[in-house]
Amino acid sequence: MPTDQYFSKLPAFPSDVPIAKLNRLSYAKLLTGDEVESEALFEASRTLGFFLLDFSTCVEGQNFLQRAERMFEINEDVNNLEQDELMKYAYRPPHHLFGYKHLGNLKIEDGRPDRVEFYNVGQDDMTGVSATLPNPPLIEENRSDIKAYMQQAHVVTDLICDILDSQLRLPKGTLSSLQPQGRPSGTSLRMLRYPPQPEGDRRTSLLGHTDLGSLTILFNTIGGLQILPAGADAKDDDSWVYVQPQPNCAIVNLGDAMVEWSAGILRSNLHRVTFAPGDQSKSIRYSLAYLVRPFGDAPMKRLAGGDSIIPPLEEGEEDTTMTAREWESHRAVAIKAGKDNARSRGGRDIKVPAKKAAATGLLQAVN
Ligand SMILES: O=C(O)CCC(=O)C(=O)O
Ligand SMILES: [Fe+2]
Repeated sequence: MPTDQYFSKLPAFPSDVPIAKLNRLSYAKLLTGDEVESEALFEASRTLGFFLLDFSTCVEGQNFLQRAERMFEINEDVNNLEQDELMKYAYRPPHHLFGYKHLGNLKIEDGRPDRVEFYNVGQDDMTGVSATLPNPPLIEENRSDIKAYMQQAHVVTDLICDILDSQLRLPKGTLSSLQPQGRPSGTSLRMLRYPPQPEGDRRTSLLGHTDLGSLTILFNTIGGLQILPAGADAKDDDSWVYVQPQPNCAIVNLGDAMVEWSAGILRSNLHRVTFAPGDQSKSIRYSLAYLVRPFGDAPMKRLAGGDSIIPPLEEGEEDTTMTAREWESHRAVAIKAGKDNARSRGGRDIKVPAKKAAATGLLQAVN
């Protein structure tokens, strides 16, 4: 429940931990095509790959917050089902990524088991694009609410895609056509639960990673999410900075597909989850992630050409020939084996030929 009311029931986020400075963008302004806000979205997507999106100042946004609130209730209920019941729906990576992931199923950076459990609800399952998957009755009973949430979250990601199209000078609809809700994909709504960690035995809960897909709409109420600033050393624990959850705001981040499609202009930033800071460490941490993946057969290569500012292949550069489905399986195998060499990617300087720069108002970046 990401509203003010919900936050007021939780212990406050402490004021003495390092926090990331995320740009806070207004959904209402983006909806009306505000140019300054759209440019700020592009800037955040290039430099950090993370931003906050405030839903509080328009009816559509408030409606989305209410739906997210309902998803938090379902999250609590589903993750509090008996372990035996949940294990009937266990996910089986790398090929089957929907269903329940039990605590400790994946490794953290030092090879020890993770401290997160989650239930991954498949979008295709909820919208009828695929055959229905086995789910606990609780999920089945809430099918229409979950579907409505996914549909509205998708409207949000489509808007972000349209803005990025325009900023990258791609034909309108390019990015959203690579992830339409009507085509089979690995898109899911992930309901995560992190039990409090015992004092004196605390560690990373969810391994540092980049998201495999294109966009993630994440709601946090309790701290624990951390990102690695550009150029910092992932192995140095002090490098990581907290993302402070904000009432009425989602945390939006870009995934690997955006980096591949934009030839490295957009950024997919390393992030992880650790124990909640300060007084929050005693609370169970629930989190809700709508993880958009491209349609399974979508190519993961650059969208250069036409008027776009995406640079063409240079000598010595190579695009991947993998489809989105292959990319997801490949990374899921590596993650399961603790061999995923995750690092932030993208955020390269924009070089715009003089003619295009004049037409687009973009300045040529000087290296
Ligand atoms: O729980 C969180 O805050 C982050 C989860 C996350 O990064 C993911 O599921 O990819
Ligand atoms: Fe993530």
